[in-house]
Amino acid sequence: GKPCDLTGWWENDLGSKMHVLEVDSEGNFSGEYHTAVSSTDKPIQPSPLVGSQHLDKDGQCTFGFTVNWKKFSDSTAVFVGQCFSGDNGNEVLHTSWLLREKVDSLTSDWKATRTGHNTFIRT
Ligand SMILES: CN1C(=O)N(C)[C@H]2CS[C@@H](CCCCC(=O)O)[C@H]21
Repeated sequence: GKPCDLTGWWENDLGSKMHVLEVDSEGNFSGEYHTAVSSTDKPIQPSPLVGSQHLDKDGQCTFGFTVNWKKFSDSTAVFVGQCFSGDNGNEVLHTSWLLREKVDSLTSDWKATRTGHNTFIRT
């Protein structure tokens, strides 16, 4: 299939949206993550993301990116995943993520990292 280019708008199963700006010749990209849910009670704002993808020709590239929730939370999320192109040409991103919340003391360090997985499709 044609190479998987992450540029564009994606939505995941939580209803969060991700906008990837252009992917450069090294596979590096930046964008914004528009989260649908949050554990903070501050108003949610779009948050910057930076990442890198492989530029395989088969359209099934792996990638990773980091979201800094700097606008409303002290947390950071990292995602890793792979792009799959379905037979009908539709692309789906299968990802795993780690969300690290800032905690007040070392004694709370054990409970500061959440993990999960979800999929994104193009909006
Ligand atoms: C909405 N989300 C989403 O689309 N995820 C894949 C997971 C991993 S990042 C988290 C949102 C964190 C928001 C900032 C915070 O509450 O600390 C959750």
